[in-house]
Amino acid sequence: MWAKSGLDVTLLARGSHLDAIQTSGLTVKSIYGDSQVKIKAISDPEKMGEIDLVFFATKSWQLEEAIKSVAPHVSSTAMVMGIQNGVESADELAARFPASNVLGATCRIVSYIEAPGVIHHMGVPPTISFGELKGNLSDRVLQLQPQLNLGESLTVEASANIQSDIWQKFIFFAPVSGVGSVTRSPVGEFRKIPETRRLLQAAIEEVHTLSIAQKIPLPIDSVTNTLKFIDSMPVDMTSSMQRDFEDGRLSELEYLSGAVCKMGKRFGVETPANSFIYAALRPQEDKVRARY
Ligand SMILES: NC(=O)C1=CN([C@@H]2O[C@H](COP(=O)(O)OP(=O)(O)OC[C@H]3O[C@@H](n4cnc5c(N)ncnc54)[C@H](OP(=O)(O)O)[C@@H]3O)[C@@H](O)[C@H]2O)C=CC1
Ligand SMILES: CC(C)(CO)C(=O)C(=O)O
Repeated sequence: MWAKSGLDVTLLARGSHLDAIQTSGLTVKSIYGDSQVKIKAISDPEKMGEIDLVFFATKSWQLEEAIKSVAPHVSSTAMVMGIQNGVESADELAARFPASNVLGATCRIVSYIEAPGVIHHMGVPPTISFGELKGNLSDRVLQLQPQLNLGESLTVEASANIQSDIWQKFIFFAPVSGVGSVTRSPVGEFRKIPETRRLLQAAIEEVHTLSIAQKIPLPIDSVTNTLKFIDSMPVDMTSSMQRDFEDGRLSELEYLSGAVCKMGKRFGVETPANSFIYAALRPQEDKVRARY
């Protein structure tokens, strides 16, 4: 989308996806119409050239390797951001890039790689919020936002509190992904069974307590609002993590329920609901991980 709008974009890709993009361009099948764009795609980060912004869009468990391969070829002034679900990618980036170059980001979309070189955008108006991790609306963020914002096809918002935005997604996404993956049921089913709803609510409350322990400014009524939001979701909604479990792929468990448990230990917050979810899902996750 950014390449189509005229920005100078280089895709770092690999395997059959790279081959297809190099041969036929990138095809996007979208709720807003289909399109195809010729875009510079390479596999070797050394050939990236001068970069102003590095945008990491790998799965969370691929981020470390991607950072390692890209970081040596990025100038000391380039901005970097990652849109991984979870709350840890900015810290991972800040461990390898100058911390002041790292911006926080979160995204909303339902999309997947349908075939090499073909992205299917199935639903949800695509939105990226990004901003300074310290919370101010800096000049660089205000300058970048209009360049990245494409309106309906990709709304990009500058956020004055990106940590809060990232956690507002996390407080809904980690519990919904966990409960959906354990129950193998879409949200419309598990939210209406009182026992399962109690597990969901407990998992949400734990994330809320963790946000307080880490001084992340979430609204006081976040638990109620999150449940209301979950109640408004389409009955057949499933999370990407749940679909990964159902299809036998490696999931982002460690970065969702797993991260809640890990932060719970670190900040002295009890997380029995998320720990149950994590423990129940680990056997399959470990089996799949052994294949990678
Ligand atoms: N898809 C969605 O609807 C949403 C996704 N997210 C989050 O966005 C992140 C990305 O998700 P998604 O787009 O679905 O993931 P995908 O697996 O569909 O895409 C990631 C791509 O990155 C490639 N990749 C990974 N590591 C490297 C590397 N070192 N060099 C080159 N290419 C690499 C992968 O290649 P390969 O296949 O070879 O590994 C793959 O093509 C996740 O954290 C997800 O939770 C958030 C909101 C919605
Ligand atoms: C919640 C949703 C569907 C939309 O952003 C998502 O992030 C995912 O399933 O990975």
